[in-house]
Amino acid sequence: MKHSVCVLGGGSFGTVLANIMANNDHQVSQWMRNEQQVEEINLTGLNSRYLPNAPLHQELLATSNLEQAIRESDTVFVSIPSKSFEQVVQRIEPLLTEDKILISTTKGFNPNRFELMSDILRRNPATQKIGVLSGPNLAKEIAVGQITGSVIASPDEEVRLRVIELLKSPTFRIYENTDSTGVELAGALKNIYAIVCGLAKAMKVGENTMSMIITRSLAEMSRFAVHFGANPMTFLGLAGVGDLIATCTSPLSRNYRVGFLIGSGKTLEQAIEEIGEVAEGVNTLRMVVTEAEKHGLYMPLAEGLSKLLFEKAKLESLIGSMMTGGQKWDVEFATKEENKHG
Ligand SMILES: NC(=O)C1=CN([C@@H]2O[C@H](COP(=O)(O)OP(=O)(O)OC[C@H]3O[C@@H](n4cnc5c(N)ncnc54)[C@H](OP(=O)(O)O)[C@@H]3O)[C@@H](O)[C@H]2O)C=CC1
Ligand SMILES: O=C(CO)COP(=O)(O)O
Repeated sequence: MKHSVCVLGGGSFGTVLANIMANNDHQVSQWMRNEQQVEEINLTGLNSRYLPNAPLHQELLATSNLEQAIRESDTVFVSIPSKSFEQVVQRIEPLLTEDKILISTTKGFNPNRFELMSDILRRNPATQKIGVLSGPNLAKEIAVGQITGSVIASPDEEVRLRVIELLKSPTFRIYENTDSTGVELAGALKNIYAIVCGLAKAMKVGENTMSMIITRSLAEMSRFAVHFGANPMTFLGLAGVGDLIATCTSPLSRNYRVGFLIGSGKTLEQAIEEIGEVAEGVNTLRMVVTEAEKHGLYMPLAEGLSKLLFEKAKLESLIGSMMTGGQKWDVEFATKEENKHG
């Protein structure tokens, strides 16, 4: 069945998703606020700022008319950075109807209060058909046809099946999960650890060290997520360990690059400016460390990174917090109660 879909956001991820769905013969409009970019995509089939090496399907329609794009669609993907997500969703709320499906692809927290993007979507009074898409999905790799897997998470089967129908392709495979909280938290939290790994890479650490950091990152983010209702097993899937590996090891990850630039002597502000695209991990770090303190959750890597980025602590204190911390069990977040506080 041919669907009409709207993707909100003109960045790299929104563009690759819109392009896959147009290639799958669905009617796709991509909303963006920049008129010049709309014109460029419609005239040349290129989004030169965000995805310069990917020719786009000729039926993909870029638009700055938000109202028309929403009214004409049965499925809406929101690919807007977390900082502006709530504001854009408030604009579309009056246009939503109970049959529309809403999907967040954004990996971050609302900077105004501790909540996820799906919480923002759920506040609309019209539709509760909501899902989150997450996984090791570096947009620039997807754009050139690298084999990629992703996860659609929603308790609602109709939502999961719709997203699979829209996005599946010979190079893009979508898996299902009902643990929406776990999948969404995994996607947001891994950005913190991608920054840590970028820093570590700049310090030229060995592979033992890198594996230890990535694995302890997985333990730390799972511990946090389990506290907020996630299934720890979700973290063994693509949205958890999968995305952690991709973003903690790839220079295509903006969060990893933030860490690498800081480790190479740049300030946080210089690193963000040089990248010129969203690096969600910085806001996520602020929100998560505050929440971890409030709930007494042990997160030495996140706390150490927060001190380094926001309080100008030395790098050694980040390493020190991992090496001398109180946690002594390997996978305590997923094992028996008696192992938790040994
Ligand atoms: N890129 C990737 O590999 C992946 C990204 N994601 C997630 O997807 C989300 C979007 O990322 P990505 O596409 O990469 O981001 P980019 O930085 O590439 O682009 C952000 C887009 O959002 C637009 N935007 C920002 N604020 C507003 C606003 N107030 N109103 C309208 N448009 C706005 C920008 O418009 P303008 O150009 O006019 O500023 C730009 O088109 C992020 O949360 C990211 O974590 C998830 C998986 C992979
Ligand atoms: O989430 C991503 C890949 O899965 C993209 O990571 P960055 O936002 O760090 O580029």
